[in-house]
Amino acid sequence: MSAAMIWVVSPNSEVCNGLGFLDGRLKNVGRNRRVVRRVVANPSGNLAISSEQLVYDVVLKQAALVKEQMRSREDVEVKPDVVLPGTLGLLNEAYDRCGEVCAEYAKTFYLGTLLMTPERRKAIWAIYVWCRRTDELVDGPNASHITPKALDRWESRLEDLFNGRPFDMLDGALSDTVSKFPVDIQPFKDMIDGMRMDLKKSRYENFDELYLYCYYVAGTVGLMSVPIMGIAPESNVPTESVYNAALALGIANQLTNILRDVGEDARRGRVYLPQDELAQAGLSDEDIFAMKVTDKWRFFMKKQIKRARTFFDQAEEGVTQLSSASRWPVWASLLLYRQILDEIEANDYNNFTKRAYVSKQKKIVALPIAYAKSLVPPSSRKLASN
Ligand SMILES: CC(C)=CCC/C(C)=C/CC/C(C)=C/CC/C(C)=C/[C@@H]1[C@@H](COP(=O)(O)OP(=O)(O)O)[C@]1(C)CC/C=C(\C)CC/C=C(\C)CCC=C(C)C
Ligand SMILES: [Mn+2]
Repeated sequence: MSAAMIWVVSPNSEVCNGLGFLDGRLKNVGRNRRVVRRVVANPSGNLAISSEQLVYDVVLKQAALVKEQMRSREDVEVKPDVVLPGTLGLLNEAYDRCGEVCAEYAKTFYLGTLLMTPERRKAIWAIYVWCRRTDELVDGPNASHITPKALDRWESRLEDLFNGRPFDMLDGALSDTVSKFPVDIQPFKDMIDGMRMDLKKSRYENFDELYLYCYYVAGTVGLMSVPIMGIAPESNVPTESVYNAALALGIANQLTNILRDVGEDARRGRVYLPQDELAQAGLSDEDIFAMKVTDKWRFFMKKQIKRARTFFDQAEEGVTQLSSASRWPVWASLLLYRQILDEIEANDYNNFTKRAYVSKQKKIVALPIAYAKSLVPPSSRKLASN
């Protein structure tokens, strides 16, 4: 089913010239924001709101939920521990285990977390582990046994831990985190929806469909992270624009992941690239399974990389608005992840049989650059929102 995008423009809105390649970019600013509602028309003539608009509605809700708690002071309000005798050791053990898992599976993120304050670091580890376990359900060794029912059970476990009834030790760490930071359950539920989608779907007709998938599995991580990272008290941009930037960082990371893993995914019969854009470039699934780097492929990849970079650019604007202690790790992870795109270029776009990775040396070089960037305080410049 090929979907055509059209614009529905509210009376005081700006008209954008067609969709263009960079349609994923969110537009315009703060208080004088002019609303452009995007609508997708399917071949049967039914109109639906675009993924970008649906996701922006979530962003607005998340921003509204935490606005008050986070604006009042630089450090997010960390509630004191209320611990039953004997459980503190267990909780510390749970957080330590989360740190170990993060170090084992995601060296780059782990490096970023080491630059955080201890409270935030532990919270991010707990979130990381929950995300990793969620992804493992559909990508791990038992993935072939995972049914929608199993995901329903995982979701009720999530609800339990948000209600202070964790199922196991690792859930216990997250349960503690969500009791201390103003984290909402919605992005977590949405990530589970992303896994439901992954179970059902192995092709994406257009960027609108892919965008929704990227929100579910990665944009959600940005939304989960902002309440932990905190917004700088001197920031005077709308909270939703910071959330929007966090969402953009998640989308950028996931698009980068997809571009890095084309070969690996193809070997599992999966193509996370917009089918309509492949066709426009004169390519098909068969070309991907053939795993040959041709000029058509290079041309296609250049455009995909350009789009991913646009999301990184959008995220950059938001990092500066985060609380000072959180800017360094987020800059570090942004710079390091974005370099994977440079490595794909350096590999002459062979993402079929060569894995793009950032060397240890380049990682080390990125750290002081990230630090220098983190010293820049929030400016009063308005950020892009929808
Ligand atoms: C204002 C502003 C810019 C704020 C910053 C907000 C912020 C910290 C955003 C972080 C965004 C982020 C790290 C997104 C993760 C995207 C990602 C890698 C998703 C992966 C999905 C599935 O992909 P796939 O199956 O194709 O990949 P694999 O081959 O399996 O790797 C995920 C695997 C989903 C699960 C996500 C995670 C496990 C990562 C969670 C990461 C954190 C909680 C750490 C965030 C911390 C820092 C320091 C950036
Ligand atoms: Mn995965």
